[in-house]
Amino acid sequence: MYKLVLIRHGESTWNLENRFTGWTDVDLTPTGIEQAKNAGKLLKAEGYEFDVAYTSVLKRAIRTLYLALDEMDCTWLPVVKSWRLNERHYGGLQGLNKADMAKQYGDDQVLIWRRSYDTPPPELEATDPRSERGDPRYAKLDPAQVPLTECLKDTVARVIPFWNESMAPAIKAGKRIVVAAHGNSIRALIKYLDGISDSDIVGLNIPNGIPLVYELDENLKPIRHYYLGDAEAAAKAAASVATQGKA
Ligand SMILES: O=C(O)[C@@H](CO)OP(=O)(O)O
Repeated sequence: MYKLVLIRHGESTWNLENRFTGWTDVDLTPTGIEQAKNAGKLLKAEGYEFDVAYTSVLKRAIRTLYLALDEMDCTWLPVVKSWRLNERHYGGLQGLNKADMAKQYGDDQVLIWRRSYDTPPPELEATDPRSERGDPRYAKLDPAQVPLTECLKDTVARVIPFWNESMAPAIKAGKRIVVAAHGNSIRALIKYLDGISDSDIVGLNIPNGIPLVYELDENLKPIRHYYLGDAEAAAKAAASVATQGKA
């Protein structure tokens, strides 16, 4: 049996301000820093040890990983950073307030933008100053690979090749891995691992900074999964993520 630990980053400044974030590189809030440290404390208390860590190229996830590993006294761990673990790109919504958008377009429309499997938010213009196309961290990518918007299906299409090519082989080789990523890149991976339908994935929300453990069989099929620590608090935190897009 293998164990895979997934951690959504701690609260970010734009989580606090309730703004669509996507690929915008915002930092953690003081609460987010505490959540990240607590994730490390929980992992340490439960005796978790890792061989490799994975994260995105966005600082809220990178910093969450570092803070958690620091609590475990293992900041020396090899870290693989990939844009493929970035948050889902939120297109023209990046920077806008979720509740304001719900007031303007209605809760149903915002739910479609946030959680539908295959309807992306409006595209960002490539020339929009918010576009990441000129960002040096993506310089090695074909510009067309730097999204102007994404639905979850698009995120699945870039996360799963990375799972298959890097994470899954590492796990099968006996490496114990921890992943610090984002609400929707984690949803993409879970959808694939658990075989969640396009309609059921709408109801899945991931809370900030709570380690989510997946136990996997020898074929990497999930046996069971659970949040570390207070399960009720984790469920409450997930439910509150769901309400962020309401007017
Ligand atoms: O804004 C975002 O990038 C994500 C995660 O914070 O939000 P949502 O939960 O609305 O998909």
